[in-house]
Parts: sequence; structure tokens; C-alpha cells
Amino acid sequence: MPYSSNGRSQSDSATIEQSNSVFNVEGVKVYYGGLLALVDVYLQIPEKQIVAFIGPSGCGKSTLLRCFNRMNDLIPGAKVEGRLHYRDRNIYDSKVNAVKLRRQVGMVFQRPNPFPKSIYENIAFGPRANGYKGNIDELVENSLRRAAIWDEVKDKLKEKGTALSGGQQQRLCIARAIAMKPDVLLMDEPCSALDPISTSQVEELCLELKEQYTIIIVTHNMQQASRVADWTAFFNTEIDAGGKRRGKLVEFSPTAQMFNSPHTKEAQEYISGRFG
Ligand SMILES: Nc1ncnc2c1ncn2[C@@H]1O[C@H](COP(=O)(O)OP(=O)(O)OP(=O)(O)O)[C@@H](O)[C@H]1O
Repeated sequence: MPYSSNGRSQSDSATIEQSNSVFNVEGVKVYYGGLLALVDVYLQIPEKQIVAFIGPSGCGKSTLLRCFNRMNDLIPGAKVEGRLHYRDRNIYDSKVNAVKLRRQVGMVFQRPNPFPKSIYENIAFGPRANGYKGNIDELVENSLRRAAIWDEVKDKLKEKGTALSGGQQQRLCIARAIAMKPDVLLMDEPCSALDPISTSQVEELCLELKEQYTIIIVTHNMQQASRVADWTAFFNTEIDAGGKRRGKLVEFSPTAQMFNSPHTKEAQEYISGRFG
């Protein structure tokens, strides 16, 4: 199969172009100070699909994830080059309002991080602060329902979000992200601090949410990627001419293809457990 230098086969590319792509990443490089952490990424993220980022530690998965809502702007010394289009707009254009962008492209972090407020306020706070004019009680209930946690918390909405179990806290954080009515959800290893039951609840939730949202998930768990993702991007590190390690996107394929017959030897070796 023809294979492009950006890690994507030509047939895969054609499939994505038929569906709508939400993000189009064109030659993105990320630096932290003098360190080139991620080199020349080309990638399209298809709408209402789940895309998993996999690869060994330090290959730039979280770095790229943070580019999609400009969270890297908050890291001193971080610099992004190249173009990253979100629905036809280069989000690194100086006119783009990063705060507004982050409302459309929400994020769920590795460790659940509820506010030290009531369960209700965890959901209501953001929309209220952004001038939400609708019925807040309804928004709170709907968001908690969408995040599959309503039945567990409906009788204790005034209790602290931080008093919930880790898995419940993570679903509360997903509900909080949903309440902002985002278009895309970025998830950075959302299950790494959770037990297997909570993990499977979050995975089921992702599968339900993709009817409405585009989801990009960084995961170290390849089984998780194979269970939930429609598409999988495999990243790796390489050593540059000066002996420095940097991350790169190696292959982007439909998940079944990635796990059954990846195009690249590097992905094949990683998936078969030969390194990483
Ligand atoms: N805030 C930061 N400041 C400086 N360097 C950073 C920062 N965040 C990441 N890096 C560096 O950028 C490179 C990519 O890191 P990143 O966290 O994106 O990789 P990753 O694939 O998500 O790793 P892991 O799977 O271990 O979370 C690494 O060399 C890392 O040390």
C-alpha cells in the first residue's frame, strides 16, 4: 500500500477526507525552550470519531493533545510552529481567542480534578461564569446524565465533588466538560488513575459520547485503544543528527488495521510488545 512520509497511507487519507475532519494538523512542531519535542506532524482528526494516541513515554502524545486547545500556551517556553486548523481556522492565528477555543475543545486530565465545591457547583460554575442563560438545574442534570453518573449523585448534589470515588470524580469532570457544550473532548490518560470497573465505565461513556462529540484520547493501554478508538495514531521517538531525542508521528490508521496489520515496522514492533 502506498505510504506517505507523514505516517498515513493514501487510502486512509481518502477515507478521512470523505468524512468531515474537525482538525487538520499541517507540519506542526513543538519546542520546549531549546528542545524540539515533536517534529512535523501531519494529521486529520475525523468528526464524531474516537482517535487514540499511543506510543512509548516521551514521544509527544500529550504535547500534541495540548496543541488542539492551545493548552501549551500556558507552559512557559513552549512554542508551536506549523498550522493547526480547527474547522477551517488556524487556531494559532493571533486573532483566535484561546479561552473561547477551550470552551469548544474541552479537556479531561489524567488525575480527576474536581473543584473543591459541591457536585452541583462543579457543573454549574463554568456555564454560569460564561453567562449561561438557560435553566442551570436542567443543565446540571443533563450533563450528569450524559456522563452516566446522575443516578449515583442525584441525592447528594450538595456534597463535595472531591468526596466521590476516583472513577466518579472522573465522570464528574467529564460532566463538567460536557456542560460547557464543547465540540471536541481531549482526554489525557483519563483512566490511568482508575480501577478496572471505573475504567470500563469511562470507556463505555466515551463510546456513547462519540455520537455527539469528537474525542481524542491519549492512552498507554493498547487494549483500551483497541476497544474504544476508531482511529489510532502511533508516535515514537527518534534521535536527531545532534543526538537529541524527539517525538514523531509514525502511523495513523484505522484501529483494526493498526492492531492487526500496521503499515510500519515500528508500529508492528511496538504493538507486538517488542519495545516501549
Ligand atoms: N512542560 C514541559 N516542559 C519541558 N519539556 C516538556 C514538558 N512537557 C513535556 N516535555 C518534554 O516533551 C517530550 C514529550 O513529552 P510528552 O509528555 O508530550 O510525551 P508523552 O508521549 O505524552 O509521554 P508520557 O506517555 O510519558 O506521558 C518529552 O521529552 C518531555 O520531557
